[in-house]
Amino acid sequence: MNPIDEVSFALTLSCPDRPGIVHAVSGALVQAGGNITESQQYGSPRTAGNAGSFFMRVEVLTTAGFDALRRALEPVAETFSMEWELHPVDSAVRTLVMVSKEAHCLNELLFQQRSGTLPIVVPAIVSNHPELAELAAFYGVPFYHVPVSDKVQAEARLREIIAEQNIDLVVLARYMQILSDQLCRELSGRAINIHHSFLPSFKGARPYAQAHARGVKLIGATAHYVTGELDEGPIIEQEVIRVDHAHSAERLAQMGRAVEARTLSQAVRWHAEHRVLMDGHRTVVFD
Ligand SMILES: Nc1nc2c(c(=O)[nH]1)N[C@@H](CN(C=O)c1ccc(C(=O)N[C@@H](CCC(=O)O)C(=O)O)cc1)CN2
Repeated sequence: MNPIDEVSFALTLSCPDRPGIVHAVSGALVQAGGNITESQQYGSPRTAGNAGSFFMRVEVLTTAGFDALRRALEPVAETFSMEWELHPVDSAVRTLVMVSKEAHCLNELLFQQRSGTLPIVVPAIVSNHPELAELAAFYGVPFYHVPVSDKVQAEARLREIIAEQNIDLVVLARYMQILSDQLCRELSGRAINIHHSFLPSFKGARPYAQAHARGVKLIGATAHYVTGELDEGPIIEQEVIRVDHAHSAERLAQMGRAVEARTLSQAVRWHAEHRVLMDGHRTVVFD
């Protein structure tokens, strides 16, 4: 076998839980000439009248190619009523980053992408303010200033950029405008936001001011999928750090920047590696 013809694919699936799923999937992959290099699965708890759901992520190395794997899996997916996806592991996810005035999350994403630790490409950055154009230029990324004086017009321009740049994933990296319900539906499952609090605490605007007023001893960040309900989308990753009474709201915001950047880049990495599966309003993350 010529190693240069070997390609690794990530298979993700979910289906009603029942015996024989792993056996059927692994058998189909082996029949198609695949070599399983990573396999994780999770069965959600059964409840009254609900069999529970089964989730699986498999990485498989093969020279047979995408179509051979797809043909081998289709009958299994039919038998077990699976929702499934098959992606080449090494294809970088085309990611549009949206920002307002805060640079730390954008900087982390661009630095990690440039360093090769984040499997994305960033063909464009969109902002409702001009301030971060210089940072985009430093990384050689086209910067689109799309002011939100008229939200309908702004979102129409955003749709154009998404289509022109063949975008797979939209990341709101401290983008401080609320996306319309319609746009959220169009981007369902492929738009990630970083909220600068440990949700569900302190949704909405100015969470650090809210946290300071509450006298919290922990602050945090939450990366979640974007939905029409503000900051209510399925959570992908969270992190917290300790704070105390002596920290002002401004100091909390300063301390929170590194947490936000780490949380967002981890969530984007897991999404880009096809490690995040949806379980209703919850996520299953195969790290
Ligand atoms: N549809 C969604 N849009 C956005 C979400 C989301 O979850 N669903 N997350 C926000 C980011 N965000 C907190 O993380 C946030 C941004 C802005 C505001 C806000 O109230 N901003 C303005 C109003 C702006 C507008 O009406 O568009 C304000 O300060 O009054 C709250 C939370 C990104 N978008």
